[in-house]
Amino acid sequence: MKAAVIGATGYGGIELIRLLSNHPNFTLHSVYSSSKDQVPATDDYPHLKDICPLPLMKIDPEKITNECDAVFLAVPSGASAALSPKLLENNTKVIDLSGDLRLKDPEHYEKWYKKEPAGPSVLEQAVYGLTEWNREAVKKATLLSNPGCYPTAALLGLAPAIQAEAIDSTGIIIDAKSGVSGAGRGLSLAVHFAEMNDNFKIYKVNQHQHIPEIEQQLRLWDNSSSPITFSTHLLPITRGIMTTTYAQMKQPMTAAELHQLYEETYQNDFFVRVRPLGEFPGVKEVAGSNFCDIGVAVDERTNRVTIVSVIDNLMKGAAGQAIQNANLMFGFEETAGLRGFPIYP
Ligand SMILES: NC(=O)C1=CN([C@@H]2O[C@H](COP(=O)(O)OP(=O)(O)OC[C@H]3O[C@@H](n4cnc5c(N)ncnc54)[C@H](OP(=O)(O)O)[C@@H]3O)[C@@H](O)[C@H]2O)C=CC1
Ligand SMILES: CC(=O)N[C@@H](CCC(=O)OP(=O)(O)O)C(=O)O
Repeated sequence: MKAAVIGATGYGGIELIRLLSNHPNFTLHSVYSSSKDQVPATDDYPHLKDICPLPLMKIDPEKITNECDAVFLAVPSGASAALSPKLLENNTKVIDLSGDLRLKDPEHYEKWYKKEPAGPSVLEQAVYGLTEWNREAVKKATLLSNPGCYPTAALLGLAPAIQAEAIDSTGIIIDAKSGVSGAGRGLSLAVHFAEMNDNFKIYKVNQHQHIPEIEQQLRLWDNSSSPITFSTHLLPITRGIMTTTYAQMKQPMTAAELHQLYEETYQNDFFVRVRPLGEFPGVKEVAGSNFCDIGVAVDERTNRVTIVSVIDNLMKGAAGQAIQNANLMFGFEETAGLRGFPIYP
């Protein structure tokens, strides 16, 4: 199958190039940019020498849909909403990594992203690709909305406890931290070396655009769930996300019972690894891989659970999960092209 990457000069785009260049069923056919035309991809990224000999090309939806079976959109929010309807021609399947198609309610999108929402038919058609929890719909999707990086970590961590009604879906607190590649390649003061290195900062307090995405999914699992508290912090590392979630138990449960629930829930999911009871994952232990590693604990004094979830933001949080979804959309093995193990140390 021929695949195209739009937004190939960004961090999500080059991670897609890395994965597609080594995929048994997809061939990387072409790469696109809104700012460059007929420029070798290696000009920006010398590490792609002999891996991606393709030139960057101007985005031409008609040409792309005539030539390709799959299109990956790794462009900023706002750009995807306009591009995705034009790409759904000639049986082309579209996988969008941005936040544009995730929120079903356009008013929520306007409020949190402060941009014009996508049209209603596109929003209706888009399937939310939290793969482990939406496999059957993903297999039938032609337009796939890839989850946000933080929501992927937080929701995979919360899902077993919420679905089993083990925790109260009101008063959930998610404390999240991300490496700087989560902000993309664009330059800003926040990711300036002297501001970020040797530092640790909270940002977008109670205003993060992933809040409504997490709440939307929690409501689908438990329609009595109430607003969450979600805090994001910038870590002075390149890749990695950790979410630490706190929730009140509905009835007393031992740590062993909670742990067993997690192990049983994810026993057939290759990319979700539940750590042994009493152990917790670090971000380095999933770096470069599509794994989400989870550790759980129970505090019998407060009756609260602690759920720790780690991913690589560019892999399970973006390009890796996008390939996992595309594999299902095209009937390939779910793990195809994604068997690369973490890079450690
Ligand atoms: N980084 C991460 O960890 C994650 C990112 N995402 C989402 O994935 C998408 C890509 O993120 P990321 O790669 O990090 O971002 P980058 O800023 O690194 O790259 C964005 C890309 O989009 C292109 N672009 C910019 N403006 C436009 C436009 N108006 N139309 C078309 N293309 C445009 C840019 O290059 P050019 O100007 O050459 O076209 C560039 O290739 C974003 O929506 C992001 O929110 C989701 C999960 C995690
Ligand atoms: C570290 C960092 O800045 N991360 C970004 C992640 C943005 C992102 O991926 O945006 P969408 O999923 O909404 O497209 C942020 O917190 O805004």
